Amino acid sequence: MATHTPVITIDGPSGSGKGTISRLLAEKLGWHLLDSGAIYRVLALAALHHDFSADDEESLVALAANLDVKFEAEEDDGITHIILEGEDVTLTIRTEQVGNMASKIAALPRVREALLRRQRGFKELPGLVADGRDMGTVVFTDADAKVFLTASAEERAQRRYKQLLEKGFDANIDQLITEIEERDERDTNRSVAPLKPADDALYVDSTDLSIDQVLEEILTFAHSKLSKD
Ligand SMILES: Nc1ncnc2c1ncn2[C@@H]1O[C@H](COP(=O)(O)OP(=O)(O)OP(=O)(O)O)[C@@H](O)[C@H]1O
Ligand SMILES: Nc1ccn([C@H]2C[C@H](O)[C@@H](COP(=O)(O)O)O2)c(=O)n1
Repeated sequence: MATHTPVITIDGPSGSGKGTISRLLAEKLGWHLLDSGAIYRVLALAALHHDFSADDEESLVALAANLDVKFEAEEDDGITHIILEGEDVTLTIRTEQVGNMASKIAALPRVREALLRRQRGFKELPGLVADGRDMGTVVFTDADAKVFLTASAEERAQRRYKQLLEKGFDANIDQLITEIEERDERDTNRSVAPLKPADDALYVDSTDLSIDQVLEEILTFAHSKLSKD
C-alpha cells in the first residue's frame, strides 16, 4: 500500500503572513516547506535578467521549463538559500520590483502549467507545508488541511514596510498600499488559478492577531484534520 504524505496548504494575499506561519508550522511538525511564491519570484528575476517582457509567454514558458534553481538549506544561518544560475538570490527576489513582475507573469496560464510539476515535487515524507496562492485550489487539491490567511491591505502594507526597512531596503508606505492593492487585484482576477479560498479551507483574518495567535489557531485546525485521516 502506498504511504500517505500529508499536506497542509496556506494560501492568501501578499503580506498576510503565509510565509512566516508556513515556516513556523513546518518547523513545529518537522515537515518540508514549499514557498511557491519564491519559485514565481525566481522566474521573474530570471526574466528581468534576460530582459523578457511580462507578456512574452513563449520565452517565459521556455525559461520556466529550464529554470536552473536550487533551494539549499544552510546549517550556518538556518535559512534556505535560493540559488539561480549559480548566484545566491535569496534577498534579491524579495524586492517589490521582482514581486510585481512575479505577479504579472503568474497570470500566464502556460507559465503556471510549466511550474506545476516542480511544485508537486516538494511533496515528500514526513509531510509538506505549502505556501502560495493556489496551493489548496490547484496544486494540492487533496491536501489534508487547507487554510486561507488574510489581513487588511493597510495592515499588510505596514508589515511589508517594517520588513523592507529591516532588510535595509527603501520603502514608501503609500506606494506599498497602492502596490499591494494592485497585486491583490491582479492575483484575484486572473483567469487561471485566481487567489481565492478553497471551499474546504479554514479562513483566518490576521489583521488583529499576533503571529503566535495565528499559529495556534492553524495548528489546532491542522491537528483536528490530521487526526481524522
Ligand atoms: N499576525 C502578524 N502580526 C504582525 N506581523 C506579522 C503577522 N504575520 C506576519 N507578520 C509579519 O509581516 C511580514 C510579512 O509576512 P510574510 O512574509 O510571512 O507574508 P507573506 O504572506 O508570505 O507575503 P508574500 O506573499 O508577499 O511573500 C513579516 O515581516 C512578518 O513577520
Ligand atoms: N502559488 C503562487 C505563488 C505566487 N504567485 C505569484 C503571485 C504573487 O504576487 C507573486 C509573488 O508571490 P509571493 O512571494 O508574494 O507570495 O507570485 C502565484 O501566482 N501563485
